[in-house]
Amino acid sequence: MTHTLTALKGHGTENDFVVLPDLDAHLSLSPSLVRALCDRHAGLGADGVLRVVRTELATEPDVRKQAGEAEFFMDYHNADGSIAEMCGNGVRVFGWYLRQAGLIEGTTTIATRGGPKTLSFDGSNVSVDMGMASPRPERPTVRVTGLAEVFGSIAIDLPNPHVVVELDSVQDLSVLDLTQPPTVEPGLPDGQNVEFAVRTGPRRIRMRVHERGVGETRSCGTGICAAVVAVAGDSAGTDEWLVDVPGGQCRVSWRDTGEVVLSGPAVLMATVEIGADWLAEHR
Ligand SMILES: N[C@@H](CCC[C@H](N)C(=O)O)C(=O)O
Repeated sequence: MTHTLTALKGHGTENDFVVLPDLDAHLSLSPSLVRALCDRHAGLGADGVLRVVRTELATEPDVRKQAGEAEFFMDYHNADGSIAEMCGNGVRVFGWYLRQAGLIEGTTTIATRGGPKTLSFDGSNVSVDMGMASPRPERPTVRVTGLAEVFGSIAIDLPNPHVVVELDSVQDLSVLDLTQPPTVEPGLPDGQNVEFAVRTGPRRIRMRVHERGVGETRSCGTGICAAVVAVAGDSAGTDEWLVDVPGGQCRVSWRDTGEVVLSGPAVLMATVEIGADWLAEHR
């Protein structure tokens, strides 16, 4: 017999997620169930799914070995059913869920496929230490519908793959058509996230993003960090940068040791009970 499933809906600067508490790892989360949940017409609608599971019960050995420092694993899935190493907004919403559910108190470390990430809370503003950004040596060219130019880019892993293009004007940023993925050459076999950023102040940028496995989203936490690292370049100190995205604003700063810290709001707006028949149909 199939049971109902409790899910929550949340977002971080409108990068939205279905949160599935599955602490004891009973749920088999197939790519087709992820796609059905994320469907904006026939499902709950989201950019991705965050399954909440005890780290010691994770099937991936690289995740399970984080159990000593992180009680919970963020099992992140893109809307197309693929998985990714990390999700900067997702981990902030995930932490906010753990806090609201009374599963944690104060600063906490979460296991991810990209390694353990430590979160701290200031009300519903959640900060995450994203670790070191790793620039890749290649400088791919990027073409995007709406702009005639072929752009150079900077490739950065956080640790999921990003390619950042710095544009000259907010006007250019507004005319981009991201309903199709930008063309990246050379691209990675499994694709990459592509950010377009414009400097709008001394330590401020505006950004749009096309996410691997999703499409254009209204924010991307790892992408925000990659864009700041690319635009700041050698001028990166420890001062805070502001990043405006279609879904709101996040802040990026650095620890003295070089790790990037992402901060911004996290919101949970609903808890829903997913029906047994619908689940049986989409498993
Ligand atoms: N929205 C996320 C990034 C999610 C993963 C990405 N689509 C990928 O496949 O790498 C964020 O907030 O970082």
